[in-house]
Amino acid sequence: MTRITSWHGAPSRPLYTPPAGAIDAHCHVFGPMADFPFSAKAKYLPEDAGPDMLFALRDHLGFARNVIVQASCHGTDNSATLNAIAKANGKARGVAVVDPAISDADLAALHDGGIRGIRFNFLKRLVDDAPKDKFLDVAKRLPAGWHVVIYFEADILEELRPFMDAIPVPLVIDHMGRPDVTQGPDGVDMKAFRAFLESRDDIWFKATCPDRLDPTGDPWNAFADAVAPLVADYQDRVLWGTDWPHPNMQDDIPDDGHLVDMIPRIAPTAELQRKLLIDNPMRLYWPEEA
Ligand SMILES: O=C(O)c1cc(C(=O)O)oc(=O)c1
Repeated sequence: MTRITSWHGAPSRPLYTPPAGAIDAHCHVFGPMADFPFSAKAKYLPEDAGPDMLFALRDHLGFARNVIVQASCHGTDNSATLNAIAKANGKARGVAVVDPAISDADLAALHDGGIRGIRFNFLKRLVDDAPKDKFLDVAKRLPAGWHVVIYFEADILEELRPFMDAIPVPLVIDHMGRPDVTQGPDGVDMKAFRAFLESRDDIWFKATCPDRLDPTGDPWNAFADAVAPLVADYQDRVLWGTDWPHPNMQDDIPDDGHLVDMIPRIAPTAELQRKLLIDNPMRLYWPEEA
């Protein structure tokens, strides 16, 4: 496999200035490979995108903290994510991917390393298998205050419902479960996702990835139209993130400055922006300060 570069080499400085204390609540690190080799089961092999690069981007874009989500290319070895958190001087926390047979002691060690949730990935192009029964077992014995992050595509939302309904901790849905945003705010996918959000008041979501979800391209007008009403209606359970270093993006690599400029389009008021970028992610990841 050739190593790929999936991020912009010189992202613009955003026109929008995030409020002080803003959190990029969905990003990843890759390696560095010499210290943290990729999983033998990885479906893509990226160039190194380590903590120094992530923190430089954070500062460039005007953010204060990061939530680092274990990327599938690192499998269930969370050392690269833990290393980045350790280097952030308290300004990063994370979401791990674990072998469901993980011991309680190892879960506690992840907590000490700054992990506050685990991720279940159902994308066939990213993982070989996603055993719901085992996922449910581990979801039932997470450290106090943790949540489960789930990544799935819109066409399996209904199929996953019994499994997700049984998870006894808050759920955070990556990239809104990948709706077809070109259907608009009242399209089939958004309606199904809204019905799911209505089923429980502890389901959160990330209003992320216009670059992945909007085939009309930058400035991603279809994404803005479809997502702004969702943010307005569920403003206390929505998160935002860059998704840097944009795993797998090769053809239409997004300019991270432009991604930040999506924020005021989906969260037009200062109050909404504060909830999206500070209050909500603080409640999930730094509850002791929130
Ligand atoms: O759509 C993707 O390819 C993707 C991959 C990963 C990962 O490899 O972990 O994470 C994401 O948030 C999105």
